[in-house]
Amino acid sequence: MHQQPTASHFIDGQYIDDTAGDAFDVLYPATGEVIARLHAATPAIINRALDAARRAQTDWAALTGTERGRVLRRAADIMRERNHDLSVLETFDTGKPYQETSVADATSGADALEYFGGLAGSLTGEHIQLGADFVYSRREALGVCVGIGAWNYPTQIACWKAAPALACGNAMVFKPSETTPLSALKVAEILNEAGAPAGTFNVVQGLGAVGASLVTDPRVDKVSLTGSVPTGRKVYAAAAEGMKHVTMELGGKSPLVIFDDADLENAVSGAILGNFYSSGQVCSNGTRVFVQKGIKDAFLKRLSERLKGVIMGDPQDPKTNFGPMVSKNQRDIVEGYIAKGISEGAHVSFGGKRVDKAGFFIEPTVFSDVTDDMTIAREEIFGPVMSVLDFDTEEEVMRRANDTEFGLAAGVFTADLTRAHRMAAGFEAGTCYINTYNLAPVEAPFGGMKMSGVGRENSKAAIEHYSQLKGVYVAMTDVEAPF
Ligand SMILES: NC(=O)c1ccc[n+]([C@@H]2O[C@H](COP(=O)([O-])OP(=O)(O)OC[C@H]3O[C@@H](n4cnc5c(N)ncnc54)[C@H](O)[C@@H]3O)[C@@H](O)[C@H]2O)c1
Ligand SMILES: O=CCc1c[nH]cn1
Repeated sequence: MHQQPTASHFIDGQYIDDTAGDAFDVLYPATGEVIARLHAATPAIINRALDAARRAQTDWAALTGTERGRVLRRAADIMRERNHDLSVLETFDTGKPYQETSVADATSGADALEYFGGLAGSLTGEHIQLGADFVYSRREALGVCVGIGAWNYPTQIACWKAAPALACGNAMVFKPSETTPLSALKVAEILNEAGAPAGTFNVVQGLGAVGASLVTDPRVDKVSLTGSVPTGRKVYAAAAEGMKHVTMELGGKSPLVIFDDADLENAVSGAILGNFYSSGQVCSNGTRVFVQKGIKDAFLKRLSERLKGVIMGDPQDPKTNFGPMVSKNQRDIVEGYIAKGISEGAHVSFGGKRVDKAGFFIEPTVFSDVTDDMTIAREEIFGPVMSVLDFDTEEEVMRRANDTEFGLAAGVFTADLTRAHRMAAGFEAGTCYINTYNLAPVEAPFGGMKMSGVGRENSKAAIEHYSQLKGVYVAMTDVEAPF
């Protein structure tokens, strides 16, 4: 049960602690037991991490892309070899069932390291001929990047940021969520073992204040945050003060639209994946499930039948498929939303209660008869609470789906592919799905529109966000000047 790491931080190729930093406990969400005690970074630790990153970055960027890529691909291999141990740790850190962590966390991190490791050697500028003269562009690193993580996918978030950053020749200082601080240290260990020079990837622990002091530091060139919209607003504003590059991967309240002609079983599966995977703690979840009136009763009936297949228990047991909320605080937030849904007149058609056992468990919950103005249909809950709303026409549902400040994801289930593409084009969301939901392969761009974010993670698009172009004009003739 004890998961105490060697020390709180990983800086310049080694574990480091400074017990002068405020102590904070890490709890196993399935039991509430303390599994580790860490210390938040003091200003001296933050300073050391940023200095190490600054120093390491120049030499790292001077390697060829192929050399950098080799390190990342080696790290991907190590990560895959250690998948079992990393998954056990991720389950202790987050409470997500091992059944999930063993296929979706370190494996997703390894995919990112492998993919961006493969791209690193292919990063190029352009040649633009201008008569005899020409311009060439150089794709250069940004410098020192800061990554700040949320608690739902700690390994994945660290790797989705580290892999493109390092591929482009940057160094990174990463601050995990204080709720799930353990896995990022393993990512640092693995990168170090794979040959990343000391200082290229550093981890410092702490709460929001540590993140805030990283964001404003003049040694930092880019900030990539995964977190909530309120935090994103603050971090984006602070980064803008220093004219730093940003990636903002923020929250959502995404629509999932199910037409009468959809394959019912697939639509129910999509709604389950889009609401109850990771006990609902996924940013892109399709929590506003719009069901066309003709299929609504059949959908709700089948959904309730399928939810009886939930196995809630010890998340380390491979049979368990539904874990607790990450923390008591998150469970209390979700319970508050369930109470609000009931008081505003929505009908609980499944679940709705806290589970009477140790840990922070809450039942998968389905509300039907939800209307657009209800709090549960407007605010991100980040828990296992699905709102089912009904609709008549495509035009109506398109308007209602987009009637939100968020724009992270959206999905549609229909047999009419023309309509499916029309819907995908009309959704105001950065990540859209047709006849599936919530897949996030590294090859595809991932990120949000509107308040859900700025920039994209994964895919070749991420390279744009971790590098900058320099144009070099080359004259081949004498210089003409007016005087
Ligand atoms: N779009 C995505 O890819 C994505 C992925 C996962 C989670 N999320 C979102 O993350 C949220 C849940 O995670 P959370 O509760 O950890 O989010 P949060 O916003 O509370 O915290 C995120 C991180 O920011 C840090 N932080 C807080 N205040 C800060 C400040 N002023 N300056 C710098 N750093 C600060 C926190 O310590 C934490 O590491 C949800 O809204 C979810 O949708 C988005
Ligand atoms: O939590 C957000 C990122 C994500 C989506 N699907 C898997 N991971």
